[in-house]
Amino acid sequence: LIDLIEPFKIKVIEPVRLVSEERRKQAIKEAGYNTFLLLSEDVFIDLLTDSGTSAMSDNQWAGMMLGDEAYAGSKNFYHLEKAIQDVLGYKYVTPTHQGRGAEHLMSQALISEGQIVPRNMYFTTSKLHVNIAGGVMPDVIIDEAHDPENEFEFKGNVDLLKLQKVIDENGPEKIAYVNVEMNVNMAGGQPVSMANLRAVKKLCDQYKIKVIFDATRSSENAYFIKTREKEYADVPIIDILNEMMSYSDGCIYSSKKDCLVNIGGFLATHDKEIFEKTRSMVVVYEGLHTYGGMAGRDMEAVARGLRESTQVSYLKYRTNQVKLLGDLLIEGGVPIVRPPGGHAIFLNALKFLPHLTREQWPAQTLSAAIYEASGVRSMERGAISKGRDKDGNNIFPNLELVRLTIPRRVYTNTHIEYAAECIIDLYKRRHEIPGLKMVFEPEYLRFFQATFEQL
Ligand SMILES: CC1=C(O)/C(=C\N=C(/Cc2ccc(O)c(F)c2)C(=O)O)C(COP(=O)(O)O)=CN1
Repeated sequence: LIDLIEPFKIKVIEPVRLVSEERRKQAIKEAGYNTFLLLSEDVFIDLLTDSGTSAMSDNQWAGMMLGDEAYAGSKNFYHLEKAIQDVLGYKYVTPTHQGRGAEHLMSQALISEGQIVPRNMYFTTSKLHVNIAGGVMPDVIIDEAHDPENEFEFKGNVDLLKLQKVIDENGPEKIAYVNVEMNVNMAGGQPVSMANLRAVKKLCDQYKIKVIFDATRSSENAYFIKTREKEYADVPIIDILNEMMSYSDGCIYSSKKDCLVNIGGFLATHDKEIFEKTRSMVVVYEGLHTYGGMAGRDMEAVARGLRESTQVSYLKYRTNQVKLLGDLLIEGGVPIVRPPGGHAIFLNALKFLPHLTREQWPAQTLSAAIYEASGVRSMERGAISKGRDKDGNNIFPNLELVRLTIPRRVYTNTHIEYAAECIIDLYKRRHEIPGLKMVFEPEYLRFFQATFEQL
C-alpha cells in the first residue's frame, strides 16, 4: 500500500454524482457521441484529460491571494521566472496563457516556409502550429512506440537513425529544430531516457540544429528516469530536470499538467536570440512579456506548482495511481498500451472492438460506450484525432486508442477501481457495441467538435 499512499489529506471537496443510465444515454446522444461535447454535470468521473484538471495545494491557493495584478512587472512573474530557473535551469522565460500560446510563438519565431520539425510522434496542437508556420512534422520516434503491446520502458525515445535520415535527405538547413516531447502523450504517456536526450543533442550539435522540448510532462518523465535509469536512482528530481533541459535550446510548456494548475503556459530558453524573438511577439498575441495572458495570481500558482511537482512522494503516488488502473484492467483481460504511462492508461480500441471496421471509428465508439455504461468520461486518441492527410484522406494509425487520463490529486483509488470494474464489464459484452458514423466534421482539430450517429 505504501506505493499508493497519498502524500496529502483532503481539505475541500467538490460533490460529484452518477446520473441515471437513462440520462447518460440521452446525454451522449445529445453530445453526438463525442465526449468533448458532454456537460460536466453529466460526468461522474472525468478522465477526459489531465490538462487543467489538477487539484491545487493550500500553498498554491494561498498564492492566489498574493496576486500582484500590476500590468507590468508583476512580482508573481519574477517568482515564476525564478521557479523555472531553479527547477528547469533555463535563464529566459516568456509567459503565455497556455501551451498553445507558447507553441504559436515558438513555431512563428523558428520555422520558415517548407522547413522540417522532426518530433518523437505528433501532438495535435503542436503539429498544427508547425503546419500553420509552413513546416512539416515527420515522426522520428522509435518503432516500439507504435506497438501497444511492446513493454520497452522508454518508448518515447527518438530513433537516432530516423533523425539522421531526415537530416541527410533534406540537409541541416531545412531543419527548423528537432522537437522532443516528454512522456509522449499520443504514444501512451511514454518517457524519453536521459541517455536518448543526451544523444539527440550530440547529434544536433554536429549540424548546429536547435533542439526544442515540449516539456509539458517533464516532471513525470524525470521520475521515470529516476526509477528506470539506474545511474539516476539517487539523483534528486530537480537535478534530473536541470540535466534534461541542458540537452535543449529551449522548451514550450503547458503548465496545465505537471504544474498542477488550471491555466497557464510558458516558453523558456537558454538562447537569448530565441528569447528576444518570442518576447517581442508575446505582446502581439498574449499580453505584456511579464504576464502573457495570465493573471498575477495564476502565475503565482504555476510558480508554486512547478516546485511541488518535483516532490518524489507526490510523483510516486501519482504515477502509481495511474499504474493501479492499468494493472486492474490487465487483470480483467482488457487490452491496454503497455507499459502504463505517466498520466493515463490507453485502451487499445482495435482489440476491444475487433468487429468494427476503421470507418466505424472504434476509439470514438468505445469512448462513447464507456460513458454510457459508467458515467466515466475518456478521450478518443485514434483516427479521429489523427485527421486527414494532405490529399484529404483519413489516416488510420496503428494506435487506435481511448485515453483514460488521471487528473492530479483529484480522484481516490475507489474511483479508479470503479472505472476499471465498469470497463471490464463492458469488455465482457463488447460485441454488443454498435459502431458510429461521422455526421459533422469541423475544419480544424476535428476531434473537439465532430458529431456522430450510431449505426
Ligand atoms: C504534449 C502537449 C499537450 O499534451 C498539450 C495539451 N494537451 C491536452 C489538451 C488538449 C490539447 C489538444 C488535443 O488534441 C486535446 F484533445 C487535448 C491534453 O488533454 O493532453 C499541449 C497544448 O497545451 P494547452 O492545452 O495548454 O494549449 C502541448 N503539448
